[in-house]
Amino acid sequence: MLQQFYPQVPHSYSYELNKDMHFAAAHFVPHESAGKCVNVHGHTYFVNVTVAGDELNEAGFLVDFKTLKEIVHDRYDHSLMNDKKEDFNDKNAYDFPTTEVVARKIYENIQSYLNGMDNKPQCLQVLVRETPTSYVVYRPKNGGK
Ligand SMILES: Nc1nc2c(c(=O)[nH]1)N=C([C@H](O)[C@H](O)COP(=O)(O)OP(=O)(O)OP(=O)(O)O)CN2
Ligand SMILES: [Zn+2]
Repeated sequence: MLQQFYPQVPHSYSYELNKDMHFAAAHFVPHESAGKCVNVHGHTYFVNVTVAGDELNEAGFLVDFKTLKEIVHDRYDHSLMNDKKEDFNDKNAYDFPTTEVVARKIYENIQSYLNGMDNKPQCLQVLVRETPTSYVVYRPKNGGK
């Protein structure tokens, strides 16, 4: 779906899965230094999530592709991201809905779900493309460990 090559993340896990998804959302960056992005505007966000592990679950999955989509799409699709107060606020730059922060929040929400799985997969990388010319890759330090 994403019309690009994905950056690879080095690891030694036996299994790696990648899930592409997209969602439509509006946002604004609540700081004067954000220029025109201080105004509400919308994007179709394209997301690629990389999950890896050594063990599969009872279904033979690292994690269900469908669940990964639900964690992201159900949360943000057709939303004003600034209203998603569980993820974003207007006080702290690390919680503004910039591409960087959106990528990190997606990582945090996915890893929180994965932590509840017996086979303990790890989210190693989240790529968020906000425009045809702009994307961010978030990788947790030390592979999230
Ligand atoms: N580091 C970041 N810079 C910018 C962000 C961001 O999240 N992180 N966001 C914006 C705006 O929200 C905007 O949506 C994207 O800006 P930009 O890529 O500049 O979009 P353009 O279509 O104007 O870019 P072109 O180069 O003309 O394609 C701004 N910066
Ligand atoms: Zn924007």
